[in-house]
Amino acid sequence: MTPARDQLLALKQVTVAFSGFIAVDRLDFEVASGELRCLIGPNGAGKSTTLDLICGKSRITSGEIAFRGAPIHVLKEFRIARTGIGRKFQVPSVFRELTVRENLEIGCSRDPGVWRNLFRFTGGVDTERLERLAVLVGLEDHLETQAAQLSHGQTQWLEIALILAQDPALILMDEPTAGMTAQETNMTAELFNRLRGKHTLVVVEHDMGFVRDIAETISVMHQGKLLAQGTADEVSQDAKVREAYLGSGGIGHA
Ligand SMILES: Nc1ncnc2c1ncn2[C@@H]1O[C@H](COP(=O)(O)OP(=O)(O)OP(=O)(O)O)[C@@H](O)[C@H]1O
Repeated sequence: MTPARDQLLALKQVTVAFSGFIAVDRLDFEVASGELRCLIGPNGAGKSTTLDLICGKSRITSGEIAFRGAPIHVLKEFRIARTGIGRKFQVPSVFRELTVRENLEIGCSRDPGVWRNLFRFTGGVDTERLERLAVLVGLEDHLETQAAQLSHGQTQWLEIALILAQDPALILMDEPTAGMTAQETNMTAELFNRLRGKHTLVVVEHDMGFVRDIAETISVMHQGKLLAQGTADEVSQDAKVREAYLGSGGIGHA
């Protein structure tokens, strides 16, 4: 029997109302350390808002968000980031005029931990670590390429590398495969499978093929609530989930 993993993130009865509209409604959501959790649901289910609440971009109306057992919903956004939560938004925020290497140099030197302390007097970054990150995301042959010249998929991978450079305990990703070609999506699934166990990830995604390729547990949201949770087969056969997706082409077209 595999031992139970430590709980890293716990949302308890989390609610957020925007001018009276309840976008997230008494949500209970827990993620264990090392998990790769997918969060799916029809449009407007509250998925992105949930990520916003975890990273402090939006404030909860009621409930509690605990990270490593300590409440974080009371903290400012930059302090939540410092506790070890990284967020990848849908629109990449790489420095387009700089090369991949220069972007990674900045990403690695932003590291608030041991690396900055080791290198702050030399102003340098750990080249080996930088190159390992480039290999991990498949950009090792593009280190001298200007970020503006990268394909959409490569730009997303650079952004993921910049988040990994910070080595956050928890990484939140919002639709990482949006706009990617089928090949780029497959490569992103391979990347996520390489991250499995080394990082804890919560991935909001519409592409069910991708979700099937990477997910251990899938959480399904609908109308701000947690509707179902389980394996890809379990949730796609769940009557409540099927009903929630009616009118949006079914769960396969989530
Ligand atoms: N700042 C806000 N003010 C008012 N309403 C908001 C705000 N943010 C989100 N909403 C509403 O909350 C609901 C949930 O939005 P959210 O973006 O979290 O859904 P989602 O599940 O991520 O949807 P999608 O898959 O379409 O991105 C939507 O009806 C949205 O219009």
